[in-house]
Amino acid sequence: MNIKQYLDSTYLKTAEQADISEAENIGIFTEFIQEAIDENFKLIMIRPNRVALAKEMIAEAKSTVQIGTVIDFPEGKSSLEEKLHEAKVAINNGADDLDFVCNYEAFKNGDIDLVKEEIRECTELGLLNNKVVKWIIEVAALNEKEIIQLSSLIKNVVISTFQEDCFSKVFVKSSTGFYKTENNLPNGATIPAIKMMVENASPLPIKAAGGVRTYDEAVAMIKLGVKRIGTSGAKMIANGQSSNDEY
Ligand SMILES: O=C[C@H](O)COP(=O)(O)O
Repeated sequence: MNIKQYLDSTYLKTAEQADISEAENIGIFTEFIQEAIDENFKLIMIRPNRVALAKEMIAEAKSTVQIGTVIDFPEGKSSLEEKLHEAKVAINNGADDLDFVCNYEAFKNGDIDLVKEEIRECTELGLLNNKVVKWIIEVAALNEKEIIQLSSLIKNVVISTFQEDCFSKVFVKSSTGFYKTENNLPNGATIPAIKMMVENASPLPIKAAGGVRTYDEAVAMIKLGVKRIGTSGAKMIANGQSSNDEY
């Protein structure tokens, strides 16, 4: 099995976050796209405002690299209408996967109907357009009970709304990679969080994202049952694989 099949190679930093100019950030971004083409990654995960440029570069190189983008990133607090609008623009620009940030603050505040509605409506938009949909729950913002409850909620909305053949196209994803924790606690995918997600979201597939940096960490996630790994260290992880690794 090729570990590249699991990797969503990710570049989501804005110029401001990287503390560089917009021109410098575009330079890094184009190198990132070229790397994905050269490495033949399955998919890149990028900001919505970069989808058109990535699409152009990938088409020019006659590459099969797919494009995923993030919606309502990184806080997930926008209205349903705003989420749907951003997703429609991304679809029109050629995105293949839509990684929505779930309104986890609303969930924590008990506004369950709002969360259920956004999951139903946004997932429907994605599936109708033949896209893969992922729901980022931001595990670092949740306690254990909340990780279990939100994973189950997403599963229940999906299985009660859509046909069984769609389940494999709707992921539950751990993290944005941008959540600020107190005391430098991990802000991304951890083994305990991923375990809880796998146990409670199945049959929906899980994407581990945030802080996955090494081949061994990636394999540990795969052994827990994740189907995708979102990482800004995809090349490093892919290069950590020896040719006869099996798992
Ligand atoms: O959505 C994916 C994450 O932003 C990737 O996080 P990372 O930069 O810590 O690998």
